[in-house]
Amino acid sequence: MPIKLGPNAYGKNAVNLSRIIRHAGHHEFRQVSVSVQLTGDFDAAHTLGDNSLILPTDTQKNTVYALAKEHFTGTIEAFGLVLARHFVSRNAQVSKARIEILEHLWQRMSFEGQAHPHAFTGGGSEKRRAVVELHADGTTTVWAGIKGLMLLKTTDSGFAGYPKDEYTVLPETTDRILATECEAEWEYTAADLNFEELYQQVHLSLLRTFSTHKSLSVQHTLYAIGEKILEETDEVKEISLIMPNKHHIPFNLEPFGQANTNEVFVATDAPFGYITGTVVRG
Ligand SMILES: O=c1[nH]c(=O)c2[nH]c(=O)[nH]c2[nH]1
Repeated sequence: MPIKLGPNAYGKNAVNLSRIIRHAGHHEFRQVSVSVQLTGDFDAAHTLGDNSLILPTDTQKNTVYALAKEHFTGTIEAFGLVLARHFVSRNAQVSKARIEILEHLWQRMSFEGQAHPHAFTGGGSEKRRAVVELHADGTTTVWAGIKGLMLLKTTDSGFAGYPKDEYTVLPETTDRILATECEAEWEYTAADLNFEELYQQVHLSLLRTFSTHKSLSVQHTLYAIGEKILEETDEVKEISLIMPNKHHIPFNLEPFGQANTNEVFVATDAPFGYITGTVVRG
């Protein structure tokens, strides 16, 4: 049976780039990690060692820095589109460019209500993500997302009514801590949208639903979050959410003669529930 090359792609991952945008009285600071992945006519490189159609990943990396000077002044979605268009338009052998950008979020310091012009805090777990895919025929898809968003609420969460067998010890509860490290990714309906405004709208909607929802399970809240975002934002085609259940288990204080009235918990890292879902239209 003949053997041939199957699906393949290549590119430079984790191109770490930071950029100051200098204004007269203040600076903006942005930090991203960019990954480039090209798909195309690379058969000869694999089967013959012919690199004549292989744009080096080192060149791809340099391109990210070079184009950042002029083009990384707005959203990561817009920068991703510029990079994807660059690689597809300059390289006839490339049938698809996929650009993924993860942004580390720095917040401007503020003292006595005064925003500091050039000092920031950051290093938190929350990141903003954008993915752009551009095909040689011009078909473009843009996804946006959030990673590492730590969410917790101390009530309005329960888990009951589940099947029980001989291995079930979990007590039903109508009042527990709900905590997660949320990851979300949504697809936009077009590539020429106001990505900043839409991101802020989706982010706010996610937090609002998480906080106000009377949760009967993580699954119930996951769906409510996705449903609300699709209801409110026509430009979102579908949304996928990952919501691991970061358990806070009531600690038994009875040996110490105390009743634990849902106040003292042990926060466990592992194992953890892993709940995922996509909410779609139609
Ligand atoms: O919200 C929850 N969903 C589950 O599927 C589950 N399973 C479990 O043990 N606790 C929980 N909580």
